[in-house]
Amino acid sequence: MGFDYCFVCGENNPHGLHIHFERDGDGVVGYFQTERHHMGWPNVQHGGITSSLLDEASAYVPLNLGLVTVTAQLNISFKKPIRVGERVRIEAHPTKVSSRLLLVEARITGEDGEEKASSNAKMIVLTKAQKEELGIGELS
Ligand SMILES: CCCCCCCC(=O)SCCNC(=O)CCNC(=O)[C@H](O)C(C)(C)COP(=O)(O)OP(=O)(O)OC[C@H]1O[C@@H](n2cnc3c(N)ncnc32)[C@H](O)[C@@H]1OP(=O)(O)O
Repeated sequence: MGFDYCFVCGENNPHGLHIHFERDGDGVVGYFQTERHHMGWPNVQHGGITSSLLDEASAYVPLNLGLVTVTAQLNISFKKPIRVGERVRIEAHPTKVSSRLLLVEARITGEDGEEKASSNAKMIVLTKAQKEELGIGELS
């Protein structure tokens, strides 16, 4: 599921992160290995990349429920540096689901289970008109 050119999950985006999220109960899980071109400070993954991972996982939770959302708010805690070469696990699950709004918690952990970052997101379900305006078609 997803869109071919999405920066995080798009299979056809040559500059993308190519992460595949799978359903895990009512949530999702995915994995990512940081490379040199994802760093900010030497050998540390850039916080913007970390934010993208959490944002995307948060969007996949509603997608799995057949809901197309955008992120209205994303509050992130960066807890430990993610080093270049590390493989991390990204997971997210809903804490509240209503017709217009989902609250989603996400976290990133290292291979030893250490928590690297976590977030709380407010995801807004798009109306038909909003989807049309953004050019978002039917989910595949
Ligand atoms: C293939 C997978 C792709 C995954 C992509 C990853 C997810 C993303 O990064 S999406 C891109 C980043 N996000 C955006 O670009 C969103 C930009 N913002 C918008 O388009 C609009 O502000 C939008 C749609 C969120 C809300 O607009 P609108 O539909 O007019 O909402 P509105 O009717 O004012 O508010 C609805 C509710 O949401 C709340 N809300 C709206 N915006 C926000 C906000 N920014 N922060 C907090 N709450 C908000 C309102 O308070 C309201 O709550 P309540 O019903 O309790 O009063």
